[in-house]
Amino acid sequence: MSISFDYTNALGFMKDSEISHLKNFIYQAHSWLHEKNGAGSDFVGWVDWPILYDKDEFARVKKAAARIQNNSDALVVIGIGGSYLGARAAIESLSHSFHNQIGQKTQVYFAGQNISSTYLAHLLELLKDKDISINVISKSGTTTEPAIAFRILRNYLENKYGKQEARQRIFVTTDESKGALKKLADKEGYEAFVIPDNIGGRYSVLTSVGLLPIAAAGLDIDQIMLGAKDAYYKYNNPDVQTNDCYQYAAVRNILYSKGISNELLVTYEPSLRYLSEWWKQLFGESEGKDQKGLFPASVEFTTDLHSMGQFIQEGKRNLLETVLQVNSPKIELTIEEDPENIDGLNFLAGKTMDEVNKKAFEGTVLAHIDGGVPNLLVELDQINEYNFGELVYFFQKACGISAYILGVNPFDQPGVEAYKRNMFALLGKPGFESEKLELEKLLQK
Ligand SMILES: O=P(O)(O)OC[C@H]1O[C@](O)(CO)[C@@H](O)[C@@H]1O
Repeated sequence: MSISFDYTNALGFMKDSEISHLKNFIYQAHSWLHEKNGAGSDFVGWVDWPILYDKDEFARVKKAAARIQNNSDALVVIGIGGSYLGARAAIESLSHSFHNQIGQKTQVYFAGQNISSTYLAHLLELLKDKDISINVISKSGTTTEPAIAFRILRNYLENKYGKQEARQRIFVTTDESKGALKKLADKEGYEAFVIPDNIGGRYSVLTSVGLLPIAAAGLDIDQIMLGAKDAYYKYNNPDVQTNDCYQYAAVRNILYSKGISNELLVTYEPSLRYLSEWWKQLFGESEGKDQKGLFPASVEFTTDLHSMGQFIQEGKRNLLETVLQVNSPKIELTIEEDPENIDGLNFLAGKTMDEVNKKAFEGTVLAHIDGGVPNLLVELDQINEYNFGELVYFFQKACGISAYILGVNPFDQPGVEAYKRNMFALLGKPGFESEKLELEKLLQK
């Protein structure tokens, strides 16, 4: 077993038979994804990607990663949303917990995921004495946050190494033929990698978007693609009764239809924090539209049991939890006997910390079900590259099916434009003059 799904702990809140009612619709949703004829069908390239991915580009990614590892102490990955969360999820969950301080040949830092001058200035300070490379990632090539960071970091690199050497240290991942970034890459001769037209940002971690930073961090991208390929076959069966991935999509929709409005992704390993961030964008951008959708949030236990635990146990009853549980930790630690036993913990002596973590999980699930929170379980035997590939594919496909069940287009994100229009208008971008006046009036009220 690598990944499995279990909804037994939701059965107090729904009937098993409700899943069979969705059977025919899920056949339809499956066919929309595979035949590429449902809503948003121009963006389902990720479905066959683990089989059809461009092997030449994949080889180029590995070569570029090796070059980065050989000449750089650090790689700065510039991107936002789907252009960085997948890589960060992989690197954080698969590497040493303190990978930038220990055990990784090339450190990896992220920029362009915010507009904080303090963050970027601190990053530049950290990079001062290091040899660095940059991977700037933007499908559109025009997203403001990464574009600002790239302007500053590119300038920094050119000052440090001169234009010629900087060219060897800048890697661009963008559209194959269009956009500002592609134009710049062509003009300057930067090595460029492709985000396929038919794969949207949040579904792109298995393309060069994720693979170059992941490989530069020293992780095994062959294993990731193998896990994804096996997942392609494992979750290729249209029958919801035997397809775990489709069951997850079905169950979360059934619970949503009963008034649950928030899904918490629960982890017990801090290394999975960015996997949760990636998952939130995947489901949030795919489903949150037409005034519908489960709000995807995440909690890290047991840490957050001491902050959010009270609310989850007894607050407003509109929550569901999906626990992403890893059965074997990367490293075991045994709790020792203390002759003085002042803390009274000798009853734990001889047990591993993971045994305690697992009992915390079991106890929490029971308490939360008692408190009215249905619990779903996605279980991994361990967190490694192969399972990461499978997990990404599991969630991507579940998300596509789930959004179709919900009745929304899983592959667009029209709502993201609203803040951008206002920001551009307020900043005085040419073409936004009338909006600027209107918004300034509103701000003065
Ligand atoms: O890769 P790009 O075009 O810079 O976009 C980055 C992110 O911005 C969005 O377009 C909107 O938030 C996301 O869908 C995407 O992942």
